[in-house]
Amino acid sequence: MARTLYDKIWDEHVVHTEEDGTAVLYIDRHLVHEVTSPQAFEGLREAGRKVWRISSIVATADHNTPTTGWEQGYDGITDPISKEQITTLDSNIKEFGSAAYFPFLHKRQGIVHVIGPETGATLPGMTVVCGDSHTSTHGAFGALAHGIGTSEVEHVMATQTLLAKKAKNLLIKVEGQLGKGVTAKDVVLAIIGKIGTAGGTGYTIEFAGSAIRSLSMEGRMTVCNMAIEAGARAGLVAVDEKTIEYVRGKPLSPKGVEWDQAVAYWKTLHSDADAKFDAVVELKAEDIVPQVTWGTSPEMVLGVDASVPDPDKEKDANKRGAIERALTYMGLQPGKPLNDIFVDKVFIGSCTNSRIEDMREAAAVVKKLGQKVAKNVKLAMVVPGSGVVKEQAEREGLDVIFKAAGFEWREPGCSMCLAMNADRLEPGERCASTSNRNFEGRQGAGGRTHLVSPAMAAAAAVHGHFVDVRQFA
Ligand SMILES: CC(C)[C@H](C(=O)O)[C@@H](O)C(=O)O
Ligand code: SF4
Repeated sequence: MARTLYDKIWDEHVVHTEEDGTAVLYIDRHLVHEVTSPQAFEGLREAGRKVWRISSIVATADHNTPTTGWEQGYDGITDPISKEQITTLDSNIKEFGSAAYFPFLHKRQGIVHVIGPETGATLPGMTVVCGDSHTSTHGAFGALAHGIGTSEVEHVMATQTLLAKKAKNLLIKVEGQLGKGVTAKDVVLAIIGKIGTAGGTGYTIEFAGSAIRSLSMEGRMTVCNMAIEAGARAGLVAVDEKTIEYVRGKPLSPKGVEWDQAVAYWKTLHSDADAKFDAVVELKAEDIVPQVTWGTSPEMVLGVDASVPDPDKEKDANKRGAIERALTYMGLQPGKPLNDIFVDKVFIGSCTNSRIEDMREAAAVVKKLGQKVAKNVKLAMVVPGSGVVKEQAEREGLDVIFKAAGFEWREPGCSMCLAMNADRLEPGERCASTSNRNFEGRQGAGGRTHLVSPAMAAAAAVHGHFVDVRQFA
């Protein structure tokens, strides 16, 4: 029978299925960070258990790590809770073991979803889990990847398996050619704008179509990263030559004969031509323009050429209430052109948009505009996703472009994506952010987040307000 990509990876990993559909799924890769692992390790310790397959574990500290003051070492971590989480991960990994560990200050340290692919820890066809909802990112490699809860982290550590029920198959096809200045971030925001944050609930999404195929691996990761914001736990893109080229030569990628065998298998990782999906959504690439969120949910998004919506024009009372609440929180008036919204801070980073291509895209806009960060922008910061991204960007001179324009060039980590470290918005501050969540308080209590692409964020930093990047793309 014809199968989808999701069906294929699922079938390959099912150990056992109960009558009610609950399955025992074998897990190939377990990514670990400092926030969701302490209780899991504690549970193992209390039960006198070991990690089942140490070689499946790749760990890093990312959420709590500071993005400045690295020269002070661990003393530079001012928040005691952050410091405790980071040192606890150090000691847990020392005690339980791992295939690779990139602790605070390590030159390959970074956001878990950036370092996984970058080290070859994420490979096509794998099942990948992490106690983190944006694990969906790794689906860009044709890997079945999703977030799990802390008790599941312990379960996977102890047994190398996960109890799961199979989701339905949703195909999201984006056909055509993306316009200049329109990026992967705009594609995924437009998808969420169309299907809503519950649109993918109960499904695994496969992103397909010529516009998705045309994206780099970085772009595909940006799209899959936000599958979770569309309600799906996992997003997938079929394996092609780009996938294989990206994986080639990475530290943990297979070598020699094993590489050849792996590639032969990876080439089968696509949905069969006549595979049946439970639902299909189609978008035209030509219709997608640079996106800006105006509210407090990623689905509250419009093209940069639009205006803040008017709740009075919404007939559905629930939706009207949601728009009103969002506008009050965001301090926005209906009808205001998105281009006229001024920002106080700009954040370029997060597991959505902190890879080398994102750095290049933002730097290219800054260079093209040839001006400094606008006076009304108090802070514009660029936080590379990992030490490897940082080093590459510096080799290309991107840091010089940013710094010359008045951006701060920081050390890697999650940073102002969720403000677990010192990087945050003050109440009422408005931010152009390349991250994935614009919930109330996400970047600091009372902070106002507008999700955009790296190019749009860079342009907003220089102009002081949102502008349509297509005019200088
Ligand atoms: C801290 C972690 C559990 C959380 C997640 O699961 O996504 C975080 O990464 C986030 O983005 O909100
Ligand atoms: S960068 Fe943001 S979304 Fe990604 S893992 Fe860190 S906190 Fe979560």
